Amino acid sequence: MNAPSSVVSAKDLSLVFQTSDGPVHALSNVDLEVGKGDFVSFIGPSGCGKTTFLRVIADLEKHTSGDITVNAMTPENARKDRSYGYVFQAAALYPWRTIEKNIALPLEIMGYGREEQQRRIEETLKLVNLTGFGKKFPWQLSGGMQQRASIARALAFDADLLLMDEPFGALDEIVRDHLNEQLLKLWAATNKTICFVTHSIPEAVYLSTKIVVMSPRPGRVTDIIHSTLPKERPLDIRETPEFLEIAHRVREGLKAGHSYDE
Ligand SMILES: Nc1ncnc2c1ncn2[C@@H]1O[C@H](COP(=O)(O)OP(=O)(O)OP(=O)(O)O)[C@@H](O)[C@H]1O
Repeated sequence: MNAPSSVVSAKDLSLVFQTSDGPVHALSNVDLEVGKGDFVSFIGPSGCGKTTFLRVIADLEKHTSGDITVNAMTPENARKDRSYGYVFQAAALYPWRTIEKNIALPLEIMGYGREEQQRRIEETLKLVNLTGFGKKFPWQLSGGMQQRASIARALAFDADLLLMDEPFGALDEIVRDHLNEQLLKLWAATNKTICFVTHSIPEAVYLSTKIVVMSPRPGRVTDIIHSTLPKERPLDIRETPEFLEIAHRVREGLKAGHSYDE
């Protein structure tokens, strides 16, 4: 049975890609509960199935066996119900549309009226600190601002669940720190559930209430760490013994996954 507050519930979930080189076990027997309001990070080396798991939640990929529900529905019904917003690795904004037109796109497709579109555009621009930038084109904004605009687009139809696939991977560390801080504030202010893929141990520990450590071939979950850090997290929390202890456990989990392959 799913916990009543379960947003994503995966039970014995596996996904095998059939390729010309034989089967690829992208996900193997994954059991995971993502509760309402959780911030869950997925961390692990390249190829361990992080993106694939997000894509299964988003109904962009079909699992081979096991079960998964999203908001207590099949992923297909959850997608039709607009249960989630998706933020990709690159900002993926349309260069010929202004920022507000980019944010409006999913709203246009969903048939929102002009006034409601404008209200949501202004609200989400404010949430990501981009008020006043709606009329700019993506190329007029820095990389960090573009990524914030793509977060605004994912927030625009106000889904409870946000799927974020390494959204800050291409940005320099200072910008990334700043966006991590802003994302935590946004998460606290909106009460969203967030599934977040990253390669960075400090980023995972700083952001998450739950850290899912994965390892490849076959892609599987090797550890799930419940963070003991408070919800309010200034950046210098990263120097505290509690933070370093969690980071250490993540690192150990990643190392254990690696040795399995040898
Ligand atoms: N459409 C596909 N067809 C065949 N194999 C695939 C497909 N998509 C992913 N894979 C394989 O499935 C495995 C998991 O891939 P996935 O992209 O989920 O990993 P990841 O952990 O997100 O990696 P990265 O950190 O590099 O983004 C990899 O071995 C990958 O090559």
